[in-house]
Amino acid sequence: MKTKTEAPIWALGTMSGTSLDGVDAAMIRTDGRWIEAFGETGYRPYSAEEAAILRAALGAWPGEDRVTAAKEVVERVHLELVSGIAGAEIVGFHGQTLAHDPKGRGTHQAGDGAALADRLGLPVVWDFRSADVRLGGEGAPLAPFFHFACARWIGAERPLAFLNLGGVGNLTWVDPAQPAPEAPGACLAFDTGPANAPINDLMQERRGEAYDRDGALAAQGQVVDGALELFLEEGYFRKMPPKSLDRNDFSLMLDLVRELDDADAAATMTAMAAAAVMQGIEHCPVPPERLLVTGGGRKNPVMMRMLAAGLDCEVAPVEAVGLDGDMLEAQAFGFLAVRVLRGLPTSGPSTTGVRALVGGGEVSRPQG
Ligand SMILES: Nc1ncnc2c1ncn2[C@@H]1O[C@H](COP(=O)(O)OP(=O)(O)OP(=O)(O)O)[C@@H](O)[C@H]1O
Ligand SMILES: CC(=O)N[C@H]1[C@@H]2OC[C@@H](O2)[C@@H](O)[C@@H]1O[C@H](C)C(=O)O
Repeated sequence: MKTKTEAPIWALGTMSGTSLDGVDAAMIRTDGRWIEAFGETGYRPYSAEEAAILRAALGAWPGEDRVTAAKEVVERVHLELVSGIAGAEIVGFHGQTLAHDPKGRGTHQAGDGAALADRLGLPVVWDFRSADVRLGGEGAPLAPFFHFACARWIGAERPLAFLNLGGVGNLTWVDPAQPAPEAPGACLAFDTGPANAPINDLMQERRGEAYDRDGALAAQGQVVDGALELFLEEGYFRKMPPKSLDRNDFSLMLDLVRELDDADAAATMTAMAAAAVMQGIEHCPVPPERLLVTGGGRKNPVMMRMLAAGLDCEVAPVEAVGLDGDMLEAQAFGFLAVRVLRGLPTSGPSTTGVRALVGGGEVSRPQG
């Protein structure tokens, strides 16, 4: 669907990530091609009860009871957060990924955008991943076309890479000299491997804590090379990109560190996340000049040091170039919402492996 005007509008993007910590929301002013401005942001953490309901629904598909409960949490929390931010002309609603099996059953993000549109009285773009998967794509990552716009926004001229260290890691290599993100050779993207999710699971299991704050536990341990080498034998790392992962695809990691003490296990898992990125960088068409890191993992100094030590390029959090690493994914879905509204593609063969350029996402307008 195309709007009459191509002028920039304010979009509010939202993201409920694989870490299940809460929902991010961020305003972005864009015409769907270029970023004009970033605006207000908001965050609503999930309560322990809400997170438990979501956790219990991981891996579930629509029709299962535990999905109904998760959907209710996702919709209620988004409504609360989005209602508190004024000025949006459209909402990009990612929802919560509960299951992702692009070559099998598909991909499933909990949350009904049509219901949200009715309650907000605003158009909502949602279900961003299904069309890509139906056309043979991975359905993820979807932030790459936004990363291209970010590269232009920061004035980059030579190839660079964005790395999101969320529950899962994903990397976008960008050549900002290309005219548009959908141009051949502009982007290459893929999930690098597990990032924080397995460390969080380890912390929960061993210490009853949500995550390894500032890498404090990893800093006390030694990386166990044997476990790291076994991890790197996973076939996923040899697969050519594009490629994507579900949150729990690497649950074997916990088995590899089962015998280790807490600190060595945390250090080894942190090294695994960093090593997965190093493997991923090898797939880039030319080495990136710098690696700009977004997502919660950029706050883990142990993980950042391991990356810097193992890579030939500069490694820096996205804040180094004036971007907001807590909000980049939410901004991405605001940007993508405007692309969907304007009939622009949101993914292509080099970002999700889909057969042709595809504009994923459904536009729901408020009824009545
Ligand atoms: N200070 C910190 N020290 C260490 N780790 C941190 C710190 N802050 C955040 N993290 C890690 O980052 C995670 C949150 O990252 P983020 O918000 O990017 O994930 P997400 O958006 O849920 O994931 P995804 O991008 O996979 O959907 C936390 O669960 C934790 O593991
Ligand atoms: C299926 C799904 O929700 N994938 C997420 C997840 O979290 C990080 C990584 O795995 C990435 O592939 C994706 O999110 C980002 C926002 C993306 O689509 O670009």
